[in-house]
Amino acid sequence: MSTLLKINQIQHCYGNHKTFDDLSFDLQKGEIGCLLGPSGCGKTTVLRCIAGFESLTAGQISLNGVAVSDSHFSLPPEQRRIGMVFQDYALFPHLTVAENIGFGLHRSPTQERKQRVIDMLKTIGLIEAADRYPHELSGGQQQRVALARALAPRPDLLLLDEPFSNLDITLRERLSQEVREILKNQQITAILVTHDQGEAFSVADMIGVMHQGKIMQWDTAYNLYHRPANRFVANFIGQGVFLPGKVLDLGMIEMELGVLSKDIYHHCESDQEICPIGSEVEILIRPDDIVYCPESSTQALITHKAFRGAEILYTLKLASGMTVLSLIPSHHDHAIGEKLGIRLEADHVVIFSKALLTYHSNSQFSAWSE
Ligand SMILES: Nc1ncnc2c1ncn2[C@@H]1O[C@H](COP(=O)(O)OP(=O)(O)OP(=O)(O)O)[C@@H](O)[C@H]1O
Repeated sequence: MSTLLKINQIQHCYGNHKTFDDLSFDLQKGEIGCLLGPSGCGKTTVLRCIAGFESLTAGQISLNGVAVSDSHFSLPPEQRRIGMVFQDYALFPHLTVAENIGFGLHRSPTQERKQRVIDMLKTIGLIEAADRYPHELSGGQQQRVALARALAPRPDLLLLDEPFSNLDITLRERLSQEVREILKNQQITAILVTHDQGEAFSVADMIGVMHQGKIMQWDTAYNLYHRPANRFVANFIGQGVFLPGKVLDLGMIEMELGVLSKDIYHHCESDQEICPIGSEVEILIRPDDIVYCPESSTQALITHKAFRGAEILYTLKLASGMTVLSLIPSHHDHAIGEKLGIRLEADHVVIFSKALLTYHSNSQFSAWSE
């Protein structure tokens, strides 16, 4: 694979305010990247810098090995071979679906343009809607047309700015999978910007979790969830709690749910210090790390339950008063106020030294919030 996009230590300012600084990542040809983060962290501005709508105050952006932006120079957007899809579809209301898709192909010979429009209509499954106008389409159909219009001129890079956020949840999930399939089939390199991690997980190969203008971790969805590089990522991605533990011996940590041995825990990557024997740590426990076990000596009180179809997410109070979450098959349907036998069943967990703790101990978190 070769590098298509190189973002090297870029900085951007709105007036005196730094939107982001020292931000770097690479995207390989055919790869789908995602910038994921809470509102206002700078995702859209990064995308606008890549598209050429905003200038850099430091660093460099290269496409196919050629610099397109630095602090002195910015190649005009129309010369970058970049396609864009926006949240609000931005279709031309007075043009038909076919005319919208063919809009960026005005320099191609007529026959070639017609064929490309037909191919794109087939790709998005809307061949029968060629002569309809945008207002005659559903939101999902309009967004498919917007995607086809952006892809028709065969851009080197596609930028997708919150493309599914105007759609309802079911359609959002379906369309995000469809879009991934289309991009992968056509080997399109793309960057998605979103604050919805479900969307990021279902579309992207690599995800950069952003916070206050910094990328906190650029990694696969699996690693973000199972090997968060710091507490922000641990809090932002997925659900879970931090439980207190104590280092008993080298490679052995004691906590309320049992003793963890070295082969199932690792230090958070940014948490460099080695925890000495006797020191206190925080252990990240995900809902899937705690399983139902009626015969267990650990009995926890159900304080809340959320039905999720195949599973129920139980909120459980331990004897110490600490709270944990547990995702249990929904045929184990128990009432709030009952006690549930549970056991820790984790392949690995992440530990954080307590000295560096910045979040409340045992604070329950959900990354779906903004
Ligand atoms: N034109 C502008 N002038 C001044 N400040 C701006 C401008 N556009 C954005 N900002 C500020 O820059 C910061 C980053 O904005 P940006 O839109 O990139 O964030 P975002 O992560 O995409 O947010 P959202 O998810 O809400 O779209 C925010 O603090 C925002 O208020």
